[in-house]
Amino acid sequence: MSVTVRVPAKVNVQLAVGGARPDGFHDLANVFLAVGLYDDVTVTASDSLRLTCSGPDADQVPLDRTNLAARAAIALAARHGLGEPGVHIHIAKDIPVAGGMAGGSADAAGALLACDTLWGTETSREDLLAICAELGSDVPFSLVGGAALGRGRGELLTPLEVGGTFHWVFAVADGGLSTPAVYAEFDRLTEGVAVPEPEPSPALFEALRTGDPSALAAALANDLQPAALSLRPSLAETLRAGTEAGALAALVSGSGPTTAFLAKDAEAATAVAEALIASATCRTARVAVSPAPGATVL
Ligand SMILES: C[C@](O)(CO)[C@H](O)COP(=O)(O)OP(=O)(O)OC[C@H]1O[C@@H](n2ccc(N)nc2=O)[C@H](O)[C@@H]1O
Ligand SMILES: Nc1ncnc2c1ncn2[C@@H]1O[C@H](COP(=O)(O)OP(=O)(O)OP(=O)(O)O)[C@@H](O)[C@H]1O
Repeated sequence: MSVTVRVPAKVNVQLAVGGARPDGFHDLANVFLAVGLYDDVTVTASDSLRLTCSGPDADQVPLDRTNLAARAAIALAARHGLGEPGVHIHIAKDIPVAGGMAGGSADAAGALLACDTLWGTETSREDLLAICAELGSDVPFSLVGGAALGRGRGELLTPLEVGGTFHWVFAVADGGLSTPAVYAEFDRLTEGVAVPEPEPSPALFEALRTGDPSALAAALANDLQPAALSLRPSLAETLRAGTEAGALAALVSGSGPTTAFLAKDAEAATAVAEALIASATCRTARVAVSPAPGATVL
């Protein structure tokens, strides 16, 4: 028997970053929005723990125990005293790798829900979320999807209401950016500066609630953007190309290097994607809508 779980990518519509904490993490006001680009994670009973991956970026995905999906299966088995998990995990990967869209986190949430279903372990939602938080700051959101405010290091979630469909274009860059390196660059750029407490924006909540793309465009904010641009200055050209093509707003997605463009409707999104591809300032451009559901058993 096999179980397949579909998991979404995310874009951060607000990423307010505080100063570095003693544990090395940063306190955040992190407003996550799930977008309709998905990985499918399929688990099948096997003699031992085994991983495979398919898709255009498959060669960039580690297939050993460092893979977040493998770590999720190991963590769930440990929680139920099951020992080493005998499971084959296959990831059909469509989310850009190391792109700031939480692809690895999505696979972790997907593997967790898929193994829980395959093994009949009936883990409570609360316990699943606790395991997600141990695996990574973005993983709880991959499980819940929709839209949510993440406090703490991003793992403490409050769901948010979304009153419409938003049309996005994602420009996929060549090569990834390391999330710890981007946070370290944020620390370097803010050295000697008093970093304010991260606060969520009421205007942003209102834009999500009403589903108004112009209001959302005006409220988008990412404190990691200067750090991502500092490490990858060429992203400024991608942001400019999408803005000139008529996007309502352009920003770096999370820690980058994927850039996100909000369009007023589906037609405008297609035009922005075509212009980005023609500009040759990115590897490819993808259209997607939000919000999208969290991890779902197919
Ligand atoms: C940039 C975002 O994707 C925005 O949602 C996240 O903040 C990153 O989440 P993630 O990839 O799940 O990150 P984790 O695996 O928890 O942490 C990786 C590294 O990122 C840095 N990190 C992450 C989250 C956070 N609130 N502060 C940090 O400083 C730390 O150096 C940490 O060692
Ligand atoms: N299942 C996985 N899929 C992709 N990368 C993985 C996975 N497990 C571990 N990794 C490792 O994690 C690194 C970051 O990959 P990922 O796609 O999660 O980045 P990201 O989208 O930038 O994450 P985030 O937005 O959460 O910071 C990769 O370079 C890879 O070495």
